[in-house]
Amino acid sequence: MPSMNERIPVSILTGFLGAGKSTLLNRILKDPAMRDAAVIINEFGEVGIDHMLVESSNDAIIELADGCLCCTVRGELVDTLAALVDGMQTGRIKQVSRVVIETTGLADPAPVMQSVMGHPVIASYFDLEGVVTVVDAVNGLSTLDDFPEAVRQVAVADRLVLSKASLADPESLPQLEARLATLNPRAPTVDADRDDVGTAAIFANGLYDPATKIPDVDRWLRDEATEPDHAHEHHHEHGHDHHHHDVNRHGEAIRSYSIIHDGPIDPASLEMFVDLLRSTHGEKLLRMKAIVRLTDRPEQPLVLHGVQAIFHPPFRLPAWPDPDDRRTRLVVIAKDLPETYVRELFDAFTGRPQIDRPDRAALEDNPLAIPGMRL
Ligand SMILES: Nc1nc2c(ncn2[C@@H]2O[C@H](COP(=O)(O)OP(=O)(O)OP(=O)(O)O)[C@@H](O)[C@H]2O)c(=O)[nH]1
Repeated sequence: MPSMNERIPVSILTGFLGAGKSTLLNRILKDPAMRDAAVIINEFGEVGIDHMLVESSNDAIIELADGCLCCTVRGELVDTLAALVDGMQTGRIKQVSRVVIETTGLADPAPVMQSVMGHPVIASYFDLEGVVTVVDAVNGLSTLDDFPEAVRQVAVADRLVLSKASLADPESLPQLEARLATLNPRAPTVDADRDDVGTAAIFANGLYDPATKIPDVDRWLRDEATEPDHAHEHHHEHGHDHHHHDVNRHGEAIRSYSIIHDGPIDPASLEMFVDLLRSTHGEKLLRMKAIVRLTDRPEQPLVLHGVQAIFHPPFRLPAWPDPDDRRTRLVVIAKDLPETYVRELFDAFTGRPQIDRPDRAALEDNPLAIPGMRL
């Protein structure tokens, strides 16, 4: 039986939507030191895509259900960690050397941290060791201005990883670095391109110590400890055809929509759908992720990543991650963008028959024919 005398280190990998958390995690998982690690992934959006894109030779990848870790899924995180302990004690699960939790890009890290440090049972088996926050050099400054979650993610970090520096305007970098230094004076900032960033060592920061952070951090953590359920009235609107949800903590306006499509999609249609969505509502798009079955080479799915105004170069996977499920999945996280708009635009370009809705030909002539286009 494995010894449980030593607490298992838990690290949190956070950062705003699309900052590069999964990319970094994929690199870190290649480090042999991560072989016995368990990874917990949480995604905002009903259709998980991230777990399909995590390349790992170890099987201990646990995907938490839909919802944001800092809100609805918090109890589930505690249950997952408890089940891990139970599994190791009974020998069903082999001893894990470390747990890494990748949060959603919208997560407030404080409740996630508090689930590890503040839960009486969990805290006796696990130590919080290393909060790593990825900051996107392209969108970082504006994201910090617009989203309090992003500010918290930076402030709590033991280490900051600056991603996409090569894509950013070099003149904006010193400004971003100054902002990061104000929010978190003690955390070293490292460039994502550096080789040593992509190893397990990035998590080795010793026991988490709020005293090394700006005073707000200690207050946030204490708030979570005393009022675990504050502001958590969820108005989930699951059901019927509504594939979106609403997590109050992130404001009414941010929603995630998922689309699943069976048939192969013509590349030109996909391109037009994406172009039209960007050109009409680009400023409202926070994140788009898709794995797409195209008519051209349908066995090598296309992966698309949009992060605010940036669309990263799409690439093909050599095969479908799950050969039994080769359906297109698309997740859009947007602010103030009605679901009907995204869905109808997608349907129009993928040729699903519609009644009383503009078809593709009509849209190419007049994109304003879609309800919601003028919002
Ligand atoms: N050029 C460049 N692209 C990057 C870098 N890091 C991430 N990307 C790209 O940014 C996009 C989003 O990366 P992800 O790793 O999926 O981001 P994430 O933070 O896990 O995204 P969410 O889970 O949706 O919040 C992908 O297209 C990556 O290839 C980087 O350092 N440089």
